[in-house]
This record gives sequence, structure tokens and C-alpha cells, in this order.
Amino acid sequence: SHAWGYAADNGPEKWCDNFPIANGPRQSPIDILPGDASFDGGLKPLSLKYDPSTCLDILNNGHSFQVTFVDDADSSTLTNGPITGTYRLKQFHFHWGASDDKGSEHTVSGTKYPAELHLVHWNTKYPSFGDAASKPDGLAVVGVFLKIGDKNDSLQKLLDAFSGIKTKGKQTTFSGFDPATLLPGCLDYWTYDGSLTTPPLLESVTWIVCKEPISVSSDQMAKFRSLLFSAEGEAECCMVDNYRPPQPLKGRPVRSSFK
Ligand SMILES: Oc1ccc(S)c(O)c1
Ligand SMILES: [Zn+2]
Repeated sequence: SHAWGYAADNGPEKWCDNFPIANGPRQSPIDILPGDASFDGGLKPLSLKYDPSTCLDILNNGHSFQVTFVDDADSSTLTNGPITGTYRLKQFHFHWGASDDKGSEHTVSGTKYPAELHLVHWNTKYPSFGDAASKPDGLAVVGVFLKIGDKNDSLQKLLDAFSGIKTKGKQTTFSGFDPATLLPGCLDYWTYDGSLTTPPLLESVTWIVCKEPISVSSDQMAKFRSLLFSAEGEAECCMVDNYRPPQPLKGRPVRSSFK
């Protein structure tokens, strides 16, 4: 059987064939309707504390590119916000479109952004990421929208490493990057219970979606689109439109940390 992807024959409309949870009760992403979100004064501000020395490598995994972190200590963590306890940063990755008018997974009143950053953290009450990923409170993903505007110097550091990871399976050392430089100035957020947005679509994610986007230039978005889904020696397939569309809310509450 051919692996999942984003094409017509293996994309989001087909994932339910091998991953029936695709039609589950807490799937992601969703269309966020600010008017339907309820302000929760009990929600704490996000506390994100990242140690750049935990940055390990950058990888093209055939679905996106991801930057992976050493997670054997509480060096890069997420605490507070909607969660209890301590969650460790495992990796971050992006989803983006073939053009600037689409690419994000979450949408806001139907608005699509050109890209979306996912900072993936796992609950240290479990022994590992893999174990946490199968628990209803196992993961917490901070989502940040990218909006076309000024060139983003922090993003540029990632783009400058693309020459070493053009094709599926390529990985290079990547050190000293501070993910905090990818966060917006204001950390107001929406939060709801959801899932991974890629197979195995596990319903283990507390989603924390920032209201404020970060900037990316149109030229920088073009560089995202220079990566390939395909491996070296295969027919070239541009890595674009690696986003899942919004899924049914199925009665879930969406809370906001702001009025
Ligand atoms: O571990 C993860 C993999 C993929 C995605 S979209 C996540 O949100 C977490
Ligand atoms: Zn993701």
C-alpha cells in the first residue's frame, strides 16, 4: 500500500481508509470562529522557555521539514496556558500552500494564511513522546500563523539550511536555533482539544493557536516551495499544499485567553 501524502490518491480525503480516526470526535485542524469562542479568565498566559542548545537537526521527512530537539531534560518547555504540568519541546514543523492564498491548517472565520508553524510538546507525566502521543492529554501543540509581510530573519536561518534537506529523508545538523524567535510578540491564544493533523491523526493534542501571526515575505514563501516531497532520484514533486483542511468541530468548545 502506498504511504499517505497530500495528492489526490493519498491525501486528506483518503486518510480515513488506513486511519479511521480521521472521522473521530476530536480531529484537527478546525475553522476558528472568534465570535463562538468563549473567553476563559482562568486560562493562564503561556510560559514558553526554550534553550537553543537543545536544537539538534533539521530534516525533510517527506511531508514537511522539521527541526528536532533534545528532549531528555526539562530544558525547552511549555508550562501554564491551558495545560497542567510540564510539556517538553520535541520538534517544530510547518504546513504551507502552493501560493500565498492558502497553506495554513487552522483558519480564522474561513481565512487561510500562507503557512502555519507547529511547535510540538509532550507531557512529561509520560515516559516518552511516543507514549504521550497515544494519550488524550499527551501533546500540546502551539500553532502560529504566518502572514505575508516583512522578511523574517529568524525564518531565514531555517531557509538557509534547505540546501542540505531538499529531498525526502535528508537531514543535517542544525544547532543553536532559538524557537522563541519564531513566536509573535503577543501570546494571546485560542485553545481546544484536537489531534495531530497528519496520520496517525492521534487525538492527543491540546491545541494552542496564537491569535497574532508572524511575518514571512513572499520570496521566503517561494523558498518553502523549493523543497521536494520526493526522494533523490525520484521524479521531482514540489513540497506544497501539505495542509489538512478544517475538520468538523463536533460540539467542542473553543476558549480564548483574551477578550
Ligand atoms: O508530532 C506531530 C506530528 C505532526 C503534527 S501536525 C503535529 O501537530 C504533531
Ligand atoms: Zn503539524
